[in-house]
Amino acid sequence: MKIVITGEPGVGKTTLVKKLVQMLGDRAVGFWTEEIRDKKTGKRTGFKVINTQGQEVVFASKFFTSRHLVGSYGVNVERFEKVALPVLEEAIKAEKDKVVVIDEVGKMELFSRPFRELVRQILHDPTKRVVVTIPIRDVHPLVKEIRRLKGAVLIELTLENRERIHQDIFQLLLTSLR
Ligand SMILES: Nc1ncnc2c1ncn2[C@@H]1O[C@H](COP(=O)(O)OP(=O)(O)OP(=O)(O)O)[C@@H](O)[C@H]1O
Repeated sequence: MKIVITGEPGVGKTTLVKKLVQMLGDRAVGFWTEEIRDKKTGKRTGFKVINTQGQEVVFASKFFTSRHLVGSYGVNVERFEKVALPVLEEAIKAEKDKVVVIDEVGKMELFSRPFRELVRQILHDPTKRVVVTIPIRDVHPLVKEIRRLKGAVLIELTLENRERIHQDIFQLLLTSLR
């Protein structure tokens, strides 16, 4: 079972993934990315990556200098890899009852070649249960490939369905776990 979630920026993809991780408990293996906002101004200053092993790190920031830029954010690919790759490697070796969570396959994350390779490997493994989020637009050939993945359930998250869709996704995952 592969569940691909897409949706406009800020519609709630990460919030949905976090709900699913909570519902899955120790059956979830993977990572998600969250915004960081300045406490005083409320303005977004960067992004952090958090994994199911409890590790987290800021990997993109307005204050980082990097040759990898997305808008005004400098991306530190090594920092991203340090938190995201170990859980994807764990996911490859994991038991069948695990659900691999990948939030997200976006521009910042796609700078990492080993990330792209692990994502491809996991998505093409028929024994893996996966929840993966992708941007609404095909910003990279791998995003296009995931959107068209055969046999996957593609869900567009919207303001209308975001309050209840986690229940349906959880049921789909549970059914496929039996
Ligand atoms: N179901 C919901 N009800 C109310 N607010 C929500 C809901 N889902 C998300 N939000 C709010 O919307 C904002 C953006 O949510 P989130 O970061 O999950 O979006 P996203 O789609 O992952 O964004 P990005 O495009 O940056 O990845 C957050 O402030 C979050 O609290």
